[in-house]
Amino acid sequence: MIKELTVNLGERSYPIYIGQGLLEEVGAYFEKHGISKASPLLIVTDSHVAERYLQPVTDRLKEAGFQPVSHTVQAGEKSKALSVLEEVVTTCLEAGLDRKSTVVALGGGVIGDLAGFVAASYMRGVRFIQIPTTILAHDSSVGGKVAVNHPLAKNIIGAFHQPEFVLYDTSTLLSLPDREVRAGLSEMIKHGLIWDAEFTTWCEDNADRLTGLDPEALQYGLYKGCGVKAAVVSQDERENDLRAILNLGHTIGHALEAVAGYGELLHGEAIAIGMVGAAMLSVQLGNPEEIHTVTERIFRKFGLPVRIPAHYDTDAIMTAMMHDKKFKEGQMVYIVPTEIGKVEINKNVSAALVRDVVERLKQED
Ligand SMILES: NC(=O)c1ccc[n+]([C@@H]2O[C@H](COP(=O)([O-])OP(=O)(O)OC[C@H]3O[C@@H](n4cnc5c(N)ncnc54)[C@H](O)[C@@H]3O)[C@@H](O)[C@H]2O)c1
Ligand SMILES: O=C(O)C(=O)C[C@@H](O)[C@H](O)[C@H](O)COP(=O)(O)O
Ligand SMILES: [Zn+2]
Repeated sequence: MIKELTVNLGERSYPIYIGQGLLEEVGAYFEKHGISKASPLLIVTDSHVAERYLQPVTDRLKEAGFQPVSHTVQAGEKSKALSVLEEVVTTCLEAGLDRKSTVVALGGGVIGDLAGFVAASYMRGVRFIQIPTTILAHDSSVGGKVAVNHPLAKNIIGAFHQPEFVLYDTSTLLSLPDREVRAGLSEMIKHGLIWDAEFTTWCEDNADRLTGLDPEALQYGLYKGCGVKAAVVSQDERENDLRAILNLGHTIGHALEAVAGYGELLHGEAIAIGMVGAAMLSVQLGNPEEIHTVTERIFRKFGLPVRIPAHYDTDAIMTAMMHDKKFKEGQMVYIVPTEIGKVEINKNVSAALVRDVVERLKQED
């Protein structure tokens, strides 16, 4: 069964289609959304995804009369870089993409963010389609944040550029390595922790089904997670306020990714540690101890890391954190859980308190 959600953004509203086997019908979805057959379209993908899914997607699109060309980057976070963006743009030019062309992201969040930024910047913006193939990408394919990394800061060169639609074929998830499955589920749990206590409990109770890729559990979890993301983005597309809650765990998490060297800790792993840190911070601010114990228990149940490797340098983490895009006009901003399923945007957290949490995350077990 196909589930459908809408991201409500006025004239830029778009659907998210979730179901098994949707890639078989990829040509029909492109036709339905009026994608040009007269201009070439570019599929951006990575080396792992290309092995399994590039040829079938290309074949289906050609059969339907489209003109697909492709660019395959090396799998992994290091491909979210300006140098790689330039290479993809070279392919756009060599293949003759014009302003009626579409850029298609076929892959996980790295590909979605990279291809999306190509779409946002090539000829000052062309159409974009998200075809997510990881669990984590239920988050990254929705909402229009696209970016590449700088060695000093995550996602610091980017734009907001919404896709035409999101085509989520859940059968692709069956080939994901176990570590990627667990890292992807970290963002699903985040969607529960920020918005929906009942969904958080459901995730915890269904940890084995989710990590075991049970199709029914997966489709439900992805639908709920995408639903939270769509609801938040629909209310605050450009993160003027509410959207910042989607950043739970990311202030510490992004700093860890940059300090470790992109790719050592997966994004979902880094933010799992960050969410445990946010829960510790919450308790320090006077909220119930249960917020920390429950949060940590859930991430442990999913086999995700909950501590910062001891050799990571605290000063370097604190410096990297200062590049967080939520920090403005000299004011630090942290997303702090106030109960399970609710968070606040807190502008009164001192650097000393955060440093203390980072130290505790490095020591306690
Ligand atoms: N834009 C956003 O709103 C947003 C939200 C969350 C995360 N992100 C970004 O997403 C990135 C992480 O995304 P990710 O975890 O999907 O990483 P990823 O894109 O690197 O994919 C993870 C790994 O799985 C492989 N893979 C992908 N699909 C596969 C499949 N179906 N079968 C087998 N292997 C497959 C990839 O080749 C890669 O090795 C980070 O850069 C993060 O910053 C962005
Ligand atoms: O969509 C958002 O907004 C998010 O914060 C979702 C995050 O999971 C995601 O990692 C996002 O890329 C982080 O955004 P950033 O603005 O902190 O780079
Ligand atoms: Zn994230």
